[in-house]
Amino acid sequence: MYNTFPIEKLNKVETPFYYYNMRLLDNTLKVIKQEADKYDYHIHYAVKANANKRILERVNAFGFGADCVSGNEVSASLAAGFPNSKVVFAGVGKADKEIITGLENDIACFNVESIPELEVIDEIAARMKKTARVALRINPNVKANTHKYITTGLEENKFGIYLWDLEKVLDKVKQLDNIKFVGIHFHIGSQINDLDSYKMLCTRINELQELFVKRRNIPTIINVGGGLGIDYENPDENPMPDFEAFFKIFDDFLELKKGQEVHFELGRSVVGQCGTLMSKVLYVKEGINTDFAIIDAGMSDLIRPALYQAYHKIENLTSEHEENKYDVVGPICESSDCFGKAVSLPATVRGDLIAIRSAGAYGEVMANQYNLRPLPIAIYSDEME
Ligand SMILES: Cc1ncc(COP(=O)(O)O)c(C=O)c1O
Ligand SMILES: N[C@@H](CCCC[NH3+])C(=O)O
Repeated sequence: MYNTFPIEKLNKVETPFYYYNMRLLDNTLKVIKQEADKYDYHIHYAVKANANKRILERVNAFGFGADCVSGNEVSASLAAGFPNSKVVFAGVGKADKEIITGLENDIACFNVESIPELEVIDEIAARMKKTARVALRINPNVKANTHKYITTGLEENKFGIYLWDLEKVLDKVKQLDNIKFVGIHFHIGSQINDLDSYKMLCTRINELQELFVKRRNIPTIINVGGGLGIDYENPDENPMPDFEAFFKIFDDFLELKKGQEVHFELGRSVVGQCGTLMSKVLYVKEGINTDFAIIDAGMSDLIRPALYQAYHKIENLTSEHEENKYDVVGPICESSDCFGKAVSLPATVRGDLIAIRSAGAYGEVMANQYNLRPLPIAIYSDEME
């Protein structure tokens, strides 16, 4: 098992903190590389999932690229060693100074979502005497079976260029001297476990390719985004998703034109399972239906349960007593500051070490200082050996 925690050592660290299992991260990266290499697929890591320098450096060591959504993510990726030729900059609202950062560093590609954005990039590139390589993010109107806040590929979402606007956008690209059209980009949502959604995406892309053939303007890059889900219920039994099946879907269903490359932007599936939020029980308080285990981590440290009603497995690492049910809550002045209701835990007392699992993606990176709390720190397994 990957996640046998070094409890004695962890117990000495001031809580709350994120603990990263670097061996699991390495193994996950190894499997992704092995499976993607079968088809010469290009992997970019979605930095937004976890931008810790140690993690970025590890991902870069495997030769993957970086998918960034802000100027600061571009800078952090370059600082962690990613070559500029593997840095991509996406996002629906790029500010001028972020575009300048991308152009100054000659990044591989901007994923562009609208005509006004194309015009601004062209104007800035002209001023800087540069050419911006651009992939068009297309909203494929494919429904991903996931939480409504994390679908992105539907017409009602703010992301991407609508299919009916695509010809107009391609005409615009042709008129702009400082824009070079290199690819098309899609992303249908996050935490997707039903691979059929990806089959539908492949079909939609195959249909779209006809338009590019007709216009004799074939994009080199087909970026199919990320979104592969992880098993939040069973992190030990399923420490990584089935990457083999995932990549095979694209090999089976995506029809490529000569010279086309397939790119992926995986975030959660890379780092989700290697991170755990560690916290200690401050108080156990009797409730009407269930008791409350009040812990020293709050929604400021891990906002997913409060924001998306997301499930994270909760474990008491230091008690072996008989089980009882607890509402596991944080110290923050919000009723939504709750990590789980009626959670079965071994009888819990003040000082017990609580692990909130599968918190490596969209955990630490979404932490904030609400209630003027300090940001959680990060501890890496290889520093504890
Ligand atoms: C455009 C884009 N690419 C990649 C990702 C990474 O997604 P995930 O972490 O689900 O793999 C996201 C987040 O949903 C995204 O919006
Ligand atoms: N933050 C979301 C995922 C967003 C993905 C980015 N588009 C989560 O925690 O599940």
